[in-house]
Amino acid sequence: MATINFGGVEEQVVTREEFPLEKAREVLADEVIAVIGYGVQGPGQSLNMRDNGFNVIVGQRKGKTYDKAVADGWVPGETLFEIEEALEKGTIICFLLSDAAQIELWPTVKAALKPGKSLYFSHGFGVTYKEKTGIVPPADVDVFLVAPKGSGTSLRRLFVEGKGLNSSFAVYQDASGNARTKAIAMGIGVGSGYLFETDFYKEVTSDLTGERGTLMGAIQGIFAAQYEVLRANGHSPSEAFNETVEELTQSLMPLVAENGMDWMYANCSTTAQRGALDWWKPFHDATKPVFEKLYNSVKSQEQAEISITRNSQPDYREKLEVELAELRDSEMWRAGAAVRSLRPERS
Ligand SMILES: NC(=O)C1=CN([C@@H]2O[C@H](COP(=O)(O)OP(=O)(O)OC[C@H]3O[C@@H](n4cnc5c(N)ncnc54)[C@H](O)[C@@H]3O)[C@@H](O)[C@H]2O)C=CC1
Ligand SMILES: CC(=O)[C@](C)(O)C(=O)O
Ligand SMILES: [Mg+2]
Ligand SMILES: [Mg+2]
Repeated sequence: MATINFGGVEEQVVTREEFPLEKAREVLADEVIAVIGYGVQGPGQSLNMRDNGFNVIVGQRKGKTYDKAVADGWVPGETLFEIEEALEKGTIICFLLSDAAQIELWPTVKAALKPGKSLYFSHGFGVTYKEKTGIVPPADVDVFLVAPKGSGTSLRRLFVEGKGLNSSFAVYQDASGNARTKAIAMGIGVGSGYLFETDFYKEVTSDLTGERGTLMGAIQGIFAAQYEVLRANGHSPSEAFNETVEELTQSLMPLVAENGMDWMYANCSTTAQRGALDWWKPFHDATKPVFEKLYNSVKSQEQAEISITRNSQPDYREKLEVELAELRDSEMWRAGAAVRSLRPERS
């Protein structure tokens, strides 16, 4: 473990220098890694591991996603199987169904978890909320997680570009005495940049907060609020969209990603810097209570309950699609589609 100073706090992280791909391949040399589910994380992780030289198979029920797996080069009967067969063949079972679907498949997975096998998650959800999910792994299997901090789509894209996402890892149960090393090897295998250690509870709590907060929920809320104010004051959709979203994603966020917030500020006008330095605090003060409310709702397991109940309904996909369509069909995001189509690289 390398000791890295994160803003004054020292943490131990695993880097690819100290745990190279070669070592990960050695650790997992005798394992058959069965990726169960081929939604978003499934493709990203399985393809990266395959390209990294691991012994990977995919388990996916027949349908559109099965066909996608075939199109991605997984071969039926060789590296692509029905879920039950993949569970049988795998020694490390990567449980990459949606968190709600994991509940339904758990009895089947549990039956396949013979002593000595490992159970791998990319989220702390299933076992942390075991009273709600019923996911209680047998005592004689290793249980660990690697949670890439980003979409499986980006995990794959960055890997192909020779880059990586950071991931957290955690051990829930160490039956073999080797669970932690296996977890790290899997983290390297799926294409992580560096790995930071956590536990299942902290992983799920921070993840649910982040995606509801700044990563997805808060950002849409703030975009919509500013866009509405601009529109109500006579600004055109294109002007409002450009000042709310397009400039952020195309110009300013890449600067933040490159070198931090002060670097982005420093590359804007002194007029903009003066205003931003004055206004970030009122925005902070206005939103902090909402973030506190959100964190408490995660902590009380209310968010887990909502997620399980809503995503277990037979028509949950159709309902999600209606809500996504509401976003897509809003004036702001329709304006966004028009703005994107006019980017020089698209025309
Ligand atoms: N989406 C992402 O990029 C991220 C997901 N995660 C975690 O990774 C895990 C997998 O999530 P996603 O890839 O988003 O899953 P997903 O929602 O894309 O679903 C994965 C697969 O589950 C299958 N499935 C759904 N219901 C099923 C059922 N009843 N029986 C059999 N198969 C069924 C679907 O065919 C699909 O292939 C979750 O624990 C999630 O929290 C973690 C980081 C990011
Ligand atoms: C992409 C990711 O890490 C999320 C937002 O937490 C998720 O998809 O669950
Ligand atoms: Mg996440
Ligand atoms: Mg998440």
